[in-house]
Amino acid sequence: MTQNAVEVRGLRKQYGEVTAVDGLDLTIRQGEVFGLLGPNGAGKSTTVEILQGHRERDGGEVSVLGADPATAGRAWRSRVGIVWQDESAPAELTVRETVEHFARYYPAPRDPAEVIALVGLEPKRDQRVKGLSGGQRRRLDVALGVIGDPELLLLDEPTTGFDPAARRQFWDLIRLLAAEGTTIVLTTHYLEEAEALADRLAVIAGGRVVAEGEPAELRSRFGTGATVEWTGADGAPQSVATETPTRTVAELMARFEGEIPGLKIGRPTLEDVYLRLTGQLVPTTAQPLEDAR
Ligand SMILES: Nc1ncnc2c1ncn2[C@@H]1O[C@H](COP(=O)(O)OP(=O)(O)OP(=O)(O)O)[C@@H](O)[C@H]1O
Repeated sequence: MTQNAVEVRGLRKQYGEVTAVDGLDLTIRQGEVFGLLGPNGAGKSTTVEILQGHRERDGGEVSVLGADPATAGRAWRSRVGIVWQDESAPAELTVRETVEHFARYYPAPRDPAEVIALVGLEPKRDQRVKGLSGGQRRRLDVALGVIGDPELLLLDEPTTGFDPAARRQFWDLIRLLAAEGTTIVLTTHYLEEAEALADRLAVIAGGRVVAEGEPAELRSRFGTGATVEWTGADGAPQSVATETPTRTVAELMARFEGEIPGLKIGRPTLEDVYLRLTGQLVPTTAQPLEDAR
């Protein structure tokens, strides 16, 4: 039986009066890319810091690669890769020197040259860290996160501040690591990032998981229904939100005695689902069909 990479039950963390994590449950399987998605202050970073063993919890049970991060030792640490938010690499060293330096901390590191190539920094190998762009810095951070050949890689908002091209390149890098079998947990504000990368994701709001599953599954579980739009007899646009769009269209066909002008059927996006789950949904303007003539 394969063990789950991460098991969290009833996790709680309080900062003074603020409840940052409030009974959070998570199961992350080995080899999957798992996204933690949620608005500002939802408790994502606190959760990841607890998984890393860098923050103490106030309650609940946490198992990461079979050990409790609060008490796990050095051998466990070398199995977990962390991509730090702050700049940890010494600015005066070159890319190659930095990666080689960090490799010495691990019992069985990957080959530094191979890791530099993996993150796409081969052309910058002999450049000093201080001369790298923001996106290149982040790639170096990932190189340092994977140099120890971790089984699990934890990334907190890895692409914040990236331009769209850099973000896409970064996604390719994450996919490459995932294809090698690394379990990856990343937090993100970007829905398209979660949808592009994550095998499964948890939506976190108010320190709890409000939904968990595959992106498509969440969309169909929580985003049922559709919006039917058409042009009314007076030329004004009309729309209704409905759980039964086929029936709505049939009714409209009968009413228009054939072709429905300007017919459009919209299904909810993952963004709609996310906004609803995190309580940020803007009320829909759609009205019941009876009123929308
Ligand atoms: N060191 C701290 N001291 C006091 N309060 C904190 C601390 N760290 C986080 N908090 C609070 O705990 C709550 C959860 O914060 P956390 O950083 O875990 O959320 P997040 O989901 O990562 O948010 P963001 O997306 O903005 O990074 C917030 O209300 C935050 O203000």
